[in-house]
Amino acid sequence: MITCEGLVKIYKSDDLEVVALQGLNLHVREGEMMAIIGNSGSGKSTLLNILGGLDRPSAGQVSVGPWDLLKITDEQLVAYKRDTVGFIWQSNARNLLPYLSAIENVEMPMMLSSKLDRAYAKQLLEWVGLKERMYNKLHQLSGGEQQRVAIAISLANRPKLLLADEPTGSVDTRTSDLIMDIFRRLNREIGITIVIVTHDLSLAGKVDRVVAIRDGLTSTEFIKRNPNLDDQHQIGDQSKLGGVQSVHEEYVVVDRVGRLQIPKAYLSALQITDKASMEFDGERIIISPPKSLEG
Ligand SMILES: Nc1ncnc2c1ncn2[C@@H]1O[C@H](COP(=O)(O)OP(=O)(O)OP(=O)(O)O)[C@@H](O)[C@H]1O
Repeated sequence: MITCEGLVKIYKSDDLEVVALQGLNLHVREGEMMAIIGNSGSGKSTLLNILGGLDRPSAGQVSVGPWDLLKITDEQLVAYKRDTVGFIWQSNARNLLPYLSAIENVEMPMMLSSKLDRAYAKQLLEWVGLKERMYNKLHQLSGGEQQRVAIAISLANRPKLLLADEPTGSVDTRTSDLIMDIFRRLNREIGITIVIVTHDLSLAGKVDRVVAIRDGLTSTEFIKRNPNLDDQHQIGDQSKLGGVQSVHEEYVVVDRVGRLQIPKAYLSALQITDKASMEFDGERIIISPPKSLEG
């Protein structure tokens, strides 16, 4: 469904250039529900905005289904955003019209694309657990309920891909669990591909695969050991990273030409700076501080 190969995004302003994505590789299968994690400034939102057609890539390859997002025309981009992709932000104010009811909010994007389907709008609000509140005005709903309306809106045009940028960032843990359960159910029932960007590692147990981005590159992948095993019970109260590692197997990402990122902590523990020795013992590749050339 999603293919990024060597994806580069450079932001230019006056005399400053920021390379937000430095040749990122990512593949997401159709029907997958996965998360992208990374520290602030690592490039997560940049990637999501490119995938959502809100921002243009600078170089490399990036495609979603049949769409090549590097070559897509402005006109095609409008159709892509309307028909293929649904977007959810941390702050739902971006998606919602406060003076309309929940159901009117869901019907609005349908009307804008001349595909009003009231029965489907109702079904969407039922799916997100708001059957009883669909005729309430937005300002009568709590923040968590509004976020669930935002999920229903994002699905109004039956997108194949749902992109969520910190969707649980401004709600409490209970609501966050509820939202992740809704995503899981939608993923299983309607087969929609879901990509969630977060810096909250505790969400990771709820998805099949987690890809970590560091400095604009995919660095590590965590793949669930047993996809049928449900999720937060395992994570419990453990430290957050411990939680991810107990449910997921960790892999370092190796790109097509064999490059990989070594975690900074490993490098500094061994005081490796600009060079390292690498040996292959037949089974393992061993990276160690450079051997002294003297003596
Ligand atoms: N419009 C822009 N103009 C210039 N630089 C930008 C722009 N948007 C992002 N950047 C820079 O690109 C880099 C990646 O930013 P991005 O927002 O993608 O990171 P992030 O991982 O989503 O961070 P956060 O978790 O804080 O949202 C940062 O150095 C950021 O300052």
